[in-house]
Amino acid sequence: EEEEEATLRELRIFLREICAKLARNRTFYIFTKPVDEEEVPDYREIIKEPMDLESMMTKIDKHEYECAQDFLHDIDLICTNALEYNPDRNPEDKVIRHRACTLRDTAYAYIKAEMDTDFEEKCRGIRDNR
Ligand SMILES: CC(=O)c1csc(NC(=O)C2C[NH2+]C2)n1
Repeated sequence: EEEEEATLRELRIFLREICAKLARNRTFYIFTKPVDEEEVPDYREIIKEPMDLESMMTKIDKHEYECAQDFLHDIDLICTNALEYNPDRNPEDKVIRHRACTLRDTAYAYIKAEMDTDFEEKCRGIRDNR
């Protein structure tokens, strides 16, 4: 109903700010846009469900997140994709894995610090009853 729509509007505003803040951090630059197939031709042979921060911003605007947990699920996907595509001991892979883990931990920390648990519970109720 209308109160639920007001709650989801507030969630979208909150998630946009979190997403923008992550995308502004140069450490996470590699995760801000979809991997270019021309530059990395084998990427989509290995990673079946690509995800990135720009795509997440679009999902927010298309009302595809109904609670912070759903948003964090896509953050986790960005992270696990990077760990899977960059498994080797060489320094380049290690740096990308470290950045992926830092993205995940930073996103969880921002949401824990800035999101009211009652608000998230209300959002979960809306999601679970739809
Ligand atoms: C987004 C992402 O995880 C990504 C983009 S390029 C890349 N890895 C490399 O280009 C090489 C380092 N070993 C392969 N990882």
